[in-house]
Amino acid sequence: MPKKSKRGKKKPELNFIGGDMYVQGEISGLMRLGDKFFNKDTAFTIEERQLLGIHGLLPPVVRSIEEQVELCLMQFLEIESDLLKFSYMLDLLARNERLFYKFVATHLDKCLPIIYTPTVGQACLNAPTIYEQPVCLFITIEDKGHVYDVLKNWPQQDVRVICVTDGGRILGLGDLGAHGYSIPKGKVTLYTALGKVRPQYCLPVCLDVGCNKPQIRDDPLYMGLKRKRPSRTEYDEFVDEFMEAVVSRYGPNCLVQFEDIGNTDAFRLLTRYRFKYSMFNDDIQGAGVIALAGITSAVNITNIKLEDHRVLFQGAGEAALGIANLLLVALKTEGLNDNEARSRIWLRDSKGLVAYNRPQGHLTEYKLAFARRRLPIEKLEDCVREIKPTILIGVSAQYGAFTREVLELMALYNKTPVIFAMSNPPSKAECTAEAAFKYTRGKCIFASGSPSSPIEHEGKTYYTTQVNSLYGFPGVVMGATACAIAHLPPAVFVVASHTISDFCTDEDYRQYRLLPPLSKLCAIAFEIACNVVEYAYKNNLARRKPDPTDIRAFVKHQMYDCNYEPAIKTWLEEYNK
Ligand SMILES: NC(=O)C1=CN([C@@H]2O[C@H](COP(=O)(O)OP(=O)(O)OC[C@H]3O[C@@H](n4cnc5c(N)ncnc54)[C@H](OP(=O)(O)O)[C@@H]3O)[C@@H](O)[C@H]2O)C=CC1
Ligand SMILES: CC(=O)C(=O)O
Ligand SMILES: [Mg+2]
Repeated sequence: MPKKSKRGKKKPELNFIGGDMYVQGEISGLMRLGDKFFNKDTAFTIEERQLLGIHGLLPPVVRSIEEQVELCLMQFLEIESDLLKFSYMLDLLARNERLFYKFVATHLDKCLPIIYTPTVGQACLNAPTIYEQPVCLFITIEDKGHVYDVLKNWPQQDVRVICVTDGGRILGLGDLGAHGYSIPKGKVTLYTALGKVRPQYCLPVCLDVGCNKPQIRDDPLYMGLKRKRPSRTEYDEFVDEFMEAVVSRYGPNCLVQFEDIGNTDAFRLLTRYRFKYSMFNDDIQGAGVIALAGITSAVNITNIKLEDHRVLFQGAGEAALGIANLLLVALKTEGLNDNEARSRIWLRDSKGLVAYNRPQGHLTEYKLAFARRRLPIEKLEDCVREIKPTILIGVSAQYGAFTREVLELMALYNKTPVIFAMSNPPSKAECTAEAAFKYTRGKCIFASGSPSSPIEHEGKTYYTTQVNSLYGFPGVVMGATACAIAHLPPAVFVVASHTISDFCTDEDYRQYRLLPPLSKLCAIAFEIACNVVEYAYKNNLARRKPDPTDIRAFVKHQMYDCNYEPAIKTWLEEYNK
């Protein structure tokens, strides 16, 4: 009986003829071409094609992976619609995994806006028309009691990181239920493309607990469970079962990234799990990492010390509180006490300024920690007039909330106002780059959650920055999985944020760019990973033993290489695992 590998396939028989090795058995040439892990398309050499029995199944040309990447680019650029480009990328990933990652790594600037924000948001809104192949594991609330069995159906056994959503708050688009599955898929793709986590270690999960938006749920094309979200108790029991099943199936070292979960569930789950499991919430903690890096650059550009800035948040949800809490850590590191640090931060939610004695709008414990003792202020314009913020951060998913008046006031009070419109996708951004530069008369430093091009205003070019958690989480995931971190304390996110800041150059600052260019994302992820590993070993949080003597080599050794290997070698190594 041929031995079964971990991938559940039968080990091929090997024969040696005249010193040459070839593979025979039940694995056909077509199967070799049809497996995304092994497939090289036209990069199979003639010798490999003969040895593997696929000679004749490909055109005679033999291409290098670099040539294949350039062909991919030609095909990609031919496609006009972003959504079709998204489908093209999914198809490429399903056909030839290494070529996909090589293409993304080579053309990050073109691929990121497609596989990640903003197109991934469009993909969620059009989920039924683009879903073709399994890209994510769906576990529904009806699987309660059997979650482990569903997890077992995922073909990879050595999963080291899971990105999970329940579709509750997909970007700023709200509750999309099961149609949010492309978000964890997009995030795990970046674990590999940027963080170089091996793709077989990554699992995207959509927990389908229903959807509270009737217009989504009642659409005949809706792909999820046609029911409302469950009670809090039922929800918690289900997610608890999921976390326990993850540990049973993949061990306690498996990292779980929570993504785009609705506000109250997100905070509750983070509080419940943060010291029990290896987990984090990207919308809370990841938003903090990148915004703090952006603020650090703003401090350097404006020459105003951090403690002298006044930061007003439009939005008091996951991202706002994640950023505010990390900012507190930074302010305290500068020597401020807790009260002094909090006094630099103001939050405004859907009911107005977060203040103790306002007549409406329940304050959660998380908001209360930043509530002001003062008369309520409702409108954003009035908050700006009263507070005169130096930095205005939009994380409310309210398109156009930074009105002309708000932006003009920011320019009135500041020599260099700092404007972050972090909400995604662009249809939910607080303002556009055009509006920011126009109404501040070119004075501002501008950043947005989704990419935006440089702006020409009155004959001058103004640069923008994409302030998005994608700068942080791939490196955090690589580092955390490399050393098998037990849990992720706030210091890990401070480490990640500082690492990003260290990549900024004087030239970036001269151009009012708050973050390094996207072309440095892989290098940044590597440094974050090394620094997270170092932190984890120093603080007894790393479970992988023994401690590495050379951390950079330790991380490098675990990184995914998207270049092809000789087919026979890859084949045998995989089957012998
Ligand atoms: N660029 C990046 O890296 C990231 C961007 N984001 C983006 O940030 C946005 C918010 O995400 P998240 O914080 O997780 O969402 P939440 O739902 O947790 O928070 C949204 C917040 O916006 C507030 N809000 C809603 N309407 C208004 C209004 N008219 N005026 C003022 N505040 C309002 C809500 O108020 P109330 O509390 O009263 O309901 C709530 O506090 C999304 O678009 C998301 O895509 C998120 C994470 C990272
Ligand atoms: C960036 C991100 O995670 C979000 O917008 O939700
Ligand atoms: Mg998110």
